[in-house]
Amino acid sequence: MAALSASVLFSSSNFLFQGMRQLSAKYAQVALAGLPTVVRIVEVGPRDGLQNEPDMVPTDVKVEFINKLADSGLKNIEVTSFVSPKWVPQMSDHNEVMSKLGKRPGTRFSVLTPNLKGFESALAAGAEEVAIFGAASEAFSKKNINCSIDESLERFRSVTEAAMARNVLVRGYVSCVLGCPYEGDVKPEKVAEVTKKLLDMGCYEVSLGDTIGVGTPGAMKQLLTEVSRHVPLSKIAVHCHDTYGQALANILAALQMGVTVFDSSAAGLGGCPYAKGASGNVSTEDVVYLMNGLAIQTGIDLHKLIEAGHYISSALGRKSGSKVGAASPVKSAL
Ligand SMILES: CC(C)(COP(=O)([O-])OP(=O)([O-])OC[C@H]1O[C@@H](n2cnc3c(N)ncnc32)[C@H](O)[C@@H]1OP(=O)([O-])[O-])[C@@H](O)C(=O)NCCC(=O)NCCSC(=O)C[C@@](C)(O)CC(=O)[O-]
Repeated sequence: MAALSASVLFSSSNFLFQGMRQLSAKYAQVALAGLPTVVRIVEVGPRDGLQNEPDMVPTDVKVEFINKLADSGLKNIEVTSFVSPKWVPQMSDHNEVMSKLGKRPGTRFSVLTPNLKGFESALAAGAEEVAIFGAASEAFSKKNINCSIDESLERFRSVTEAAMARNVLVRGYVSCVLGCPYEGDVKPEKVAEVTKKLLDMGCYEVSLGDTIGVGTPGAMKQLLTEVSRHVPLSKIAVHCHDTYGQALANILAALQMGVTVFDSSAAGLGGCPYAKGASGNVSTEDVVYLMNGLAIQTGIDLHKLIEAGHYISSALGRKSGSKVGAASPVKSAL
């Protein structure tokens, strides 16, 4: 772990101010007809981004990272998982992360819960939102959560019932929506079926995960067309990994279809431990830059976000995986 004290150097406010001007005013903002004017970004870096890190990231680093993300204006941040520590050791400090974070008015910290046991622990730790995570591929479901899709939906039903009884919000995920590392192609009809079941059991929104980042805009549009036959796209988020460099193009395609919620990871961190070869999520900095350029509001301060991305990259001892982070006048120490 690189020394944090030497992490991110924003030497003077003057430098920051110049950088801010360059990023906000140098390039034109051009709205495109038919696109929304506001989107919501769900930051998944502290969970999806860090869950695959081989060395244990210190809890205090995670907490500092999350606080920096919240300071940038992100209102929805997925902060940890209440999963088996044998399956995902990196998330085993979930209780400490939750207690050190505490509550932050106006910001929702959500956590992953695969079953009732995870939900009860999350509740005890003070979670106000949980996410259940299923898949559209049987093989991936088995590898990731050790049960079939139908069995997973039964477990999730217990979680949503318990959550609704306690006024806890539940978000749903469907993984492998554009391809599976074990089964290859995944049918849009299967994605739509699992999505509808998650919404019917009480999820307020379902995020469609291109877990291994194989999708292209045509496939994304085909998928959303099918999904929209069964559920309104106002209930859908997209969660693109950037393995093949298609994530931003896929997000633009989803925007054009009417999706307004996007998951991303600061510094492009990430990868699922049970999806071999999958790279990180699309970087939040790149998504915010795209939205800024399209005159779409995110409520996020890009400079503070870049700072958060550099902070965690420095802590991990590597360069930011964000193109915008790397190009920005706000520099990291690396
Ligand atoms: C679901 C299980 C637990 C089933 O795992 P299992 O082994 O089948 O569970 P089990 O019910 O047989 O229990 C086995 C042991 O795990 C314990 N256990 C059982 N449940 C929990 C829990 N909640 N928290 C803590 N411990 C738990 C349980 O108490 C027992 O402990 P033991 O008696 O052996 O000491 C396991 O497969 C698991 O934890 N999987 C999590 C995998 C994971 O986190 N994957 C990454 C997240 S998904 C993702 O990244 C994709 C996404 C969301 O980002 C979207 C996308 O990109 O597509």
